[in-house]
Amino acid sequence: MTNVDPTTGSLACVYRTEGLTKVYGEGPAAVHALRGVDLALPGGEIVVLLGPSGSGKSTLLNIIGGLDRGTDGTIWFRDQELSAMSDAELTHYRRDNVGFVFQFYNLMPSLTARENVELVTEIAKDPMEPEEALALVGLHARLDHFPAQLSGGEQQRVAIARAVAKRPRVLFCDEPTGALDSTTGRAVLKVLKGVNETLGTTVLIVTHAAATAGMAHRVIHFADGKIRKIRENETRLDPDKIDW
Ligand SMILES: Nc1ncnc2c1ncn2[C@@H]1O[C@H](COP(=O)(O)OP(=O)(O)OP(=O)(O)O)[C@@H](O)[C@H]1O
Repeated sequence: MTNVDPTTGSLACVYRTEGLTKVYGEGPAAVHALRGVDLALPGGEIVVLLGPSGSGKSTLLNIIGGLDRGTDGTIWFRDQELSAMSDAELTHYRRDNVGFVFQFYNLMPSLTARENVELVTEIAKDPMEPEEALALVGLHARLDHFPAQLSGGEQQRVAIARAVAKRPRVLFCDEPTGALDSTTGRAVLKVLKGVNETLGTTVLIVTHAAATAGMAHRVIHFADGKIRKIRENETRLDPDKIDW
C-alpha cells in the first residue's frame, strides 16, 4: 500500500490507514482497542471523531499522532509510512508536523503565557513569534499573565497557541472543551476554526460533545474499535450556533 490516490495518482490524503489494530496487554487480559481501522483523510479539514467511552478514539489519535504505535496495520502520513518509522523518526515526525491540545491544558504554572509558547518556538524549525501565536487565539493582551491569572478558556487558548506556534500540519485535540462551560467551549472551538482557516491546518477533534460535529467538514463515528460511519457535512455550523 502507498498513500497515493489510486484514481488520480496524487498524494491525496494527509493520513491513510489500513487494517490498523491495537491490542493492549496479552492473553485473557488483552484489550482490543482498535480492530482494523481503514481510513483516508484529506488534508486541510476539521474532522470530528465521536463515539462511546472506550471505543478507541484516543487510541487512534495517539497512534496517528505518533505518541504510540499500533499492533498491526499500516499508517501513512502524506508520503511517509509512520508504521515503518524508528522511534527517532517518529519523534521527528511529531516535532515537525503535529500539535496536541488536551482537555487539561498542561501549561507550566510558573511561566507566563508568552513563556509557555516560547517553550515550543525555541526548538521548532520555522516557528511563529509567541506574540503572533497568542494574537491568533485572541490573547494579545494577556502575554505576561500566568496560567493562574487566566480563565479556563484562556488557558486552553494558550495551549492552542503553543500547539500551533510551530505551524504543524495537523492539530490533534482530545476533548478540548471537556473542562469548559458551553460559552467558553464555543470560544475555544471558534479559535480552532480560525486556525484551520488561517493556517490551513488539519484539525482532528475527539469529543463527547456530539454537537461539535456541526462545525466539522467530516464526522467519523467510532464504535467498538472500528469506524461505523463517516459523514461529510454539506453545510457547517458556526461555533457560535453550537449548543451542548
Ligand atoms: N494504556 C492502556 N492499557 C490498557 N488498556 C488501555 C490503555 N489505553 C486504553 N485502553 C483501553 O482501550 C480501549 C479504548 O480506549 P480509548 O481511550 O482509546 O477510548 P476512547 O474512545 O478514547 O474513550 P473515552 O471517550 O472514554 O476517552 C478501552 O477499553 C481502554 O480501557
